[in-house]
Amino acid sequence: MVRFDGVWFRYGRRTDWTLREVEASVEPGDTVVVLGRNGAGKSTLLQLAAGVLRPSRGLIKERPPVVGWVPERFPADQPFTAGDYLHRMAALRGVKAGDWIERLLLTEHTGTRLSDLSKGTAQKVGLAQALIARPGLLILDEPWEGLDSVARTLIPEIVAEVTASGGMVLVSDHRGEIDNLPKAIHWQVSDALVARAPAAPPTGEVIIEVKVRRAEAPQAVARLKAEGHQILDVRDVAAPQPHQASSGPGLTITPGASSGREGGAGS
Ligand SMILES: Nc1ncnc2c1ncn2[C@@H]1O[C@H](COP(=O)(O)OP(=O)(O)OP(=O)(O)O)[C@@H](O)[C@H]1O
Repeated sequence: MVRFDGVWFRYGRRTDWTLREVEASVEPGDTVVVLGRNGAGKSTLLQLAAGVLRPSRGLIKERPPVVGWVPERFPADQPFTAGDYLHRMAALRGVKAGDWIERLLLTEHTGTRLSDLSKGTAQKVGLAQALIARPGLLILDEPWEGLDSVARTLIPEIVAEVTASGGMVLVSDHRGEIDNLPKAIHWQVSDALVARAPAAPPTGEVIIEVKVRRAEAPQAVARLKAEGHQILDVRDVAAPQPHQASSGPGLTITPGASSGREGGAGS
């Protein structure tokens, strides 16, 4: 388990508290989804759990020995290739990186310098380094940002594997994708306080990603809206991703319906 025992945190001695009186715990096998508007303090809470930040007051207790932390942005300004970096990280932990390099489809990028990787590939390197030694606590800060659709489907799988073996997962999520996981607990960060939020009721809704030609995107969006669907995202697809069926450059539209998250996570 990981326990926040009367945790307070602020970034400077004279600044307002970012988090106050946090009393919360994560049990083995739990997935905790951290919700809150932009700037509410989600990343701060995750970094405290990871041990990257130390509480100004209070303690984080019973943190397991192996913690995997995937920051919102992988720090790619390091003088290694992706392969070098992952093999070194694995060696430090006395394990091999090969399985995760393959599973996250990083094999073709191992010779690329970290600073030359695309944002999504750098995120996958960040994910791989957090997983090479099986973490007792896995911390994912907005893990879907920048990931291609193949890698995005892996996240719920990975979360389920960690929790199935008694590990714990803390994840901040504003796209509602973690709803695919059963039994996720929700924490709401608001006004510097952390409260357990009621589980969102099942909505009976799904998210479908549709790829269209760029020029046809406005019409497609309008048609979907007219049919009563909600547009969650429109993304430029500059080049087809490997392992993805593709008919060339276009836009990916994610039409869905409200997932009942109004007032929920920001960012
Ligand atoms: N290193 C820092 N120094 C000073 N203030 C910071 C620092 N990092 C974050 N903050 C501030 O602390 C508050 C909480 O930030 P945090 O990144 O935890 O929020 P968040 O909920 O994760 O936001 P987002 O959804 O935008 O990522 C914000 O007001 C932010 O500006």
